[in-house]
Amino acid sequence: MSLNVRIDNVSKKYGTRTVLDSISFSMGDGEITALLGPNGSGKTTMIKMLANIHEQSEGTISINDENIRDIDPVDLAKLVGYVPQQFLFTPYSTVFETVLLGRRQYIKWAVTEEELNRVQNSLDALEISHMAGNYMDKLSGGERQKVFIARALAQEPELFLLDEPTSALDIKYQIEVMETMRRITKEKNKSMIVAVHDLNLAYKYADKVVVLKEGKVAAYGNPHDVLTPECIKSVYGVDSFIVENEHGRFIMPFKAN
Ligand SMILES: Nc1ncnc2c1ncn2[C@@H]1O[C@H](COP(=O)(O)OP(=O)(O)OP(=O)(O)O)[C@@H](O)[C@H]1O
Repeated sequence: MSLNVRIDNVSKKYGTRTVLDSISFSMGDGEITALLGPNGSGKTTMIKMLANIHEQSEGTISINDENIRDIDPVDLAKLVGYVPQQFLFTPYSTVFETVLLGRRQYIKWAVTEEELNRVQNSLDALEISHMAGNYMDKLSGGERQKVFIARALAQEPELFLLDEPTSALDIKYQIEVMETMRRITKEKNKSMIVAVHDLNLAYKYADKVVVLKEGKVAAYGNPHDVLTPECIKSVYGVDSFIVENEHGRFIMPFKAN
């Protein structure tokens, strides 16, 4: 399925305070867009509007030319797989049940063999099948994060919305999760919008970056063109330099005296 996501002049106010101001960007099939920006710059707010959890105050968000506000919730659940920054879960449900429920809160008929396979494949992709029967409240923060990524995978959506999906993961799993998500996005022609703090993850895995500063788009485009020391200085107020070697291109931030 072909997917086109458009964010046109979207603003969001909480009360009288504007936290996002005239945001516009778009993305197509197989694209990974990283949302970057300092704490409080509006990344989670943007993702929640894309997941149709918060309503924008102005502007439109459309998927395949249809306003997401007009898309039936059952259809939207098939289109969008959302991994929140903070997870809500039922403590006495198992990992397997939690991953299965991602889709089944919208679909109320008997579990099919295909659904069970989809759950198992997602658990395998995140290397957590050995914990399928474990209770959610007995997992570590990083293990829970992997369960919720597996849940989004099991939904087989067209668009993944991931809000800081690697924040609780050790460096090995940060790389593995991003590799897995990138592989699935590219192989299956899905799209992904991911909020991250790690500029190097954005550098390595995103096709485009949207850099937010105080609710506005400070920079937008290819990460290699956009994430320059000048941009990082103006958005985060820290100095940085770029290292390039056979493993790739890396941003090294530091605080100048
Ligand atoms: N429900 C809410 N009511 C009022 N203000 C809110 C609400 N949610 C977020 N905000 C404010 O909106 C601004 C943007 O918050 P948001 O969570 O989108 O930022 P963020 O870029 O995701 O931050 P972080 O990197 O710290 O997760 C912040 O100043 C925050 O205090």
